[in-house]
Amino acid sequence: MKSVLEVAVGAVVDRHGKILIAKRPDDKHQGGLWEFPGGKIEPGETQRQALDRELHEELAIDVKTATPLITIHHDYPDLSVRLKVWRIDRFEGDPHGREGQAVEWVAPTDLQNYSFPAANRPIVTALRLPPFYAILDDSTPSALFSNLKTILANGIKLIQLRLKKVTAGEAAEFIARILPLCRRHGASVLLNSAVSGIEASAIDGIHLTGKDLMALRERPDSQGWLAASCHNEAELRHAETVGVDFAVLAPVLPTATHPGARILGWQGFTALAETANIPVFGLGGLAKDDLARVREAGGQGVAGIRAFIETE
Ligand SMILES: Nc1nc2c([nH]c(=O)n2[C@H]2C[C@H](O)[C@@H](COP(=O)(O)OP(=O)(O)OP(=O)(O)O)O2)c(=O)[nH]1
Ligand SMILES: [Mg+2]
Repeated sequence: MKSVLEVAVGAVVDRHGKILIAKRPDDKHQGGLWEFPGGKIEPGETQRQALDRELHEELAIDVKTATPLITIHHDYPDLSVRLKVWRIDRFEGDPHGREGQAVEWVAPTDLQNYSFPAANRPIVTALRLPPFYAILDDSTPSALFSNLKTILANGIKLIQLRLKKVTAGEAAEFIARILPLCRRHGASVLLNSAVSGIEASAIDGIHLTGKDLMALRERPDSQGWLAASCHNEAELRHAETVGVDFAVLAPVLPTATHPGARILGWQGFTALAETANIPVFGLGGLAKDDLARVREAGGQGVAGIRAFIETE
């Protein structure tokens, strides 16, 4: 078996939400491309010790708070790497390229304009995604609009419209009504793939049901987010293969709406989320304050149907 290079990587975020990237020297592996600073874990070091040392060496900063963002396994033709990526929101010192490398502060939405090593695509996705993903369900159609308003009032920036009960006409009408409101709140809207007849350009992305995901052979070339519902390893691997941006993995815990469903539990969620090479939201029986636990388990954040419409 080929050995895997273990790497600690830091996405350093300033108080404006900009992220520091650095240019890799031309003569190094993946040279000339932009990177998030970091480097190889040395024998006897923990991930976190390696992160602190590398960012001190490369940027002259002391890391104060680091939160797990995502772990990426990538096979380059000449080398396999495992990048453990941390988000760093608190640090001391004035970061600069201590080894002479160029550095830039970039807004998350502008990261796509820079050339990174192939392994970095999901890291950029994870940095663009918010920590919460609300699923607006139409099981009670009369509550749709008030639930949406509660979700927006709770500060949620990513919303899936899971409209399975209302007619296509009602769905289209609802979407036309709420989109300007969502835009004003800076929230992106994804449409569940079970809803048909909506112009894709009107929304910010598609959320595939597990069944639609498995029927997909390649990523459709429509713009915007492509997300998918996954329940097991096979679905997650397929999501990665077809180029899905992020997944929702469920059910983590038992829920009132699906009594008796086979749950993953924290252990099952952790095992799958840690090996996923795309950001994974946990869904099922979770609340906003489960975020830290989801991140520790290797997840991106919390998805929920009821979690964001309950008044706090
Ligand atoms: N630091 C970093 N490495 C990355 C990124 N993406 C990516 O594929 N890599 C790969 C390139 C390298 O093969 C490996 C990291 O090695 P490195 O060159 O940063 O290691 P280092 O700082 O210890 O370098 P060195 O002084 O020992 O040469 O991971 C990224 O965003 N940041
Ligand atoms: Mg390095």
